[in-house]
Amino acid sequence: MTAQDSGKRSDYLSWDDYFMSVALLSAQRSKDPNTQVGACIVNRQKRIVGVGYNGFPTGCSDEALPWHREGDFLDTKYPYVCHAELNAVLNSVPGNLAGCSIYTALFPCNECAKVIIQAGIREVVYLSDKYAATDSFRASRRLFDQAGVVCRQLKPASRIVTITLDENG
Ligand SMILES: O=c1[nH]c(=O)n([C@H]2C[C@H](O)[C@@H](COP(=O)(O)O)O2)cc1CO
Ligand SMILES: [Zn+2]
Repeated sequence: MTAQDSGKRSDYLSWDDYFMSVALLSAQRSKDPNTQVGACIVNRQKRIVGVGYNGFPTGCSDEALPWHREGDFLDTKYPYVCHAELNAVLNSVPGNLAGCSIYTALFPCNECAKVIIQAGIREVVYLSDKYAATDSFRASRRLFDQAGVVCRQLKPASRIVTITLDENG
């Protein structure tokens, strides 16, 4: 029987697009007004073992800390926010992340690169590389290169994935 004869849907999501969509859906939880990042960790069996998004640490109110980008360092989000990749690792089901892939909306910064490498994650799949010119991201590339972590930018087969929360399906 050919794939066509089987009657199977043809417009289903590829694995890559599916995992990136999970990362982006998770990013929708972020309170950051400028950059919402989501990350999804997938093991060798293609099972999702962790997701996360950028946000303040557990117990720190989203209203009590600043979301600003500019001003005195302590009045910006930067010293307080946990990055999506870090949260995905920390939120992952207890076990071994060795050999996993991480799908992330934004190429990881150097601090997340360290966490990814130390967790044993071997592949980074990213969408945006908007900060590629900064030193932090140059450092990430250097770390990933030396540690042998493969990085690839996703070229999605589906640019738009629609989810409608409608009780009538
Ligand atoms: O690897 C990352 N993962 C991640 O979650 N983030 C978060 C931290 C901030 O909340 C936001 C970046 O903010 P901005 O683009 O305004 O500088 O994205 C940022 C990076 C890269 O800096
Ligand atoms: Zn980071």
